Amino acid sequence: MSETPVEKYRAISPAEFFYKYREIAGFSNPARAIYQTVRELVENALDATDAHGIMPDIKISIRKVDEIQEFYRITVEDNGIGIPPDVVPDAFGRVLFSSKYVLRQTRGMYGLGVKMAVLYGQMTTGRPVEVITSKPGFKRIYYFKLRIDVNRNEPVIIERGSWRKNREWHGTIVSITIEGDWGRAKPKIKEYLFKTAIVTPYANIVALTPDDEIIYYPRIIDKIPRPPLEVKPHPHGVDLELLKQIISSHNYTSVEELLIKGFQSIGEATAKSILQQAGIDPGKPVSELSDNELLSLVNTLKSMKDIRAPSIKAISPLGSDVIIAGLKRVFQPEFVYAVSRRPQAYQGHPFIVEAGIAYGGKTPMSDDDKPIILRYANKIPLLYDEGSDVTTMVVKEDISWDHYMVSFPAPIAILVHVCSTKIPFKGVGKESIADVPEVRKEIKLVLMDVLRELKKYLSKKAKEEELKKRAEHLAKYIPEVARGLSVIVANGSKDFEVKLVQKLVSIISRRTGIPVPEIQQVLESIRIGA
Ligand SMILES: Nc1ncnc2c1ncn2[C@@H]1O[C@H](COP(=O)(O)OP(=O)(O)OP(=O)(O)O)[C@@H](O)[C@H]1O
Repeated sequence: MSETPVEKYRAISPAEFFYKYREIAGFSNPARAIYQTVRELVENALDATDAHGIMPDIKISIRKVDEIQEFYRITVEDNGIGIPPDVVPDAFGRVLFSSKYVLRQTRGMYGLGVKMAVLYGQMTTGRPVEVITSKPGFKRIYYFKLRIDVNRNEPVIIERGSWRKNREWHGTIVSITIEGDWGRAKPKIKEYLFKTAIVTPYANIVALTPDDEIIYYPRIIDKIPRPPLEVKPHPHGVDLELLKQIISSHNYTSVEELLIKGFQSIGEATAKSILQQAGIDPGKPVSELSDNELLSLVNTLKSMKDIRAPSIKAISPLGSDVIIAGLKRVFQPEFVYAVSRRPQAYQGHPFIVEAGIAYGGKTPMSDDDKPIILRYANKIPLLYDEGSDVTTMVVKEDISWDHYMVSFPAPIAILVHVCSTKIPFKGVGKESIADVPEVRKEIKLVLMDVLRELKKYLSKKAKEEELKKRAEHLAKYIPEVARGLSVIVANGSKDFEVKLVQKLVSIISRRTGIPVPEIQQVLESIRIGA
């Protein structure tokens, strides 16, 4: 008789799950892992600074720390808000622990990133994560060395300590040692820093690489985007589970109070009308709501028509000044333009799409079928999976580039930034945005906005070039005509000839609209060429 397999049942912890399936979080090989580690640490550093109104000073160091093996120690220091010492172990040692599970735009979302790097370090080099941190106003600096107990999903503290501050430093320094492939990761890490610097021109970012190269993006503007504020859920984003969570985490007495205090955009009158529609008595204690009543409440909330759009306090767009400063810094383009669209909503989440365009100057040539696309979500550059990203779809399928006088290849780069309290990422590695109809439509509209301006510029430029050509054509005849006429009517007088040239220049300028200096320039070049 053949042997039949025996099913073995057991539960695993989130840490074990992500340790086993680390590829879904971007940790698929040593090259991706070193890129992903830098990214997770830099994004936490930026969240701890700009999202709190602090101008970021970010120092990154990637050093090879083993003669034989490809072990790299990655350290990122920020001048951010720091982490309370009692929170540090969970923040770095418990998978799915975060301060970002609230309705507020941040780069971090999942409570996973840094723990993936810690786990990867643990499994490849066996070295623990080291954290040094202090909050503004704290008198002490705290130090931790810890690892993750994978089975229990718990931090294990190996060493801890603290010392008195002798200067007002605040922020966090995190060091993680992992096995990496610097050679293969280098271009991606450089691209990541370059693209991060474009949207954070208000940050100082400096990186020391294993090749002893210093990559430095100094702060070029002093304007920082308005920090996002936490908001309550919007009625359109509610479901049964969320409603139960709101109820269990607060002490609302009546269902009317639950609606007014638990949600944004609901006042007394709206609450009454919702409850009337749902057939629930406004004074009913929350604890007495039946399952059917909860469901009816959810359905009424979700389908409400005349309700204010989700609050945009929670989102923090870059703004056109920041985008323009960033694009100018890297491309020094001959034309640059940026626009932020008005807020929209999907699934009860507010979102804003903004775009910038750079043309000419040092903008590199694009591919044969599309411009250079710089994709961003909540200020994070997206580097992988370009083909499946909604922005790429819009660029390829929804925009008639000919209409905007653009044919590829061209020295043109577009930047698209989607910001929201919830980005519809396609995976936890945060590399591409899903094709959500509301988002796709806004991306198309914002691109049309910036392309209209590019078209104006290009047609003005084409007109100027056309005029220049006409000027060249007409100006060619001026010296000859002036000389001939001078011979016929003024005995070849040089003085007459010079005056005639001036007269002809001004007539041509009046008739064609070409400025006098331009015609004179052409004459000059003819003279030099003669
Ligand atoms: N440099 C830092 N300064 C302040 N707090 C930090 C820093 N690094 C990490 N944290 C805290 O640790 C938490 C966990 O970080 P982690 O990278 O695991 O997840 P996340 O940033 O919340 O989400 P994601 O997985 O999407 O990156 C953060 O939510 C934050 O509260």
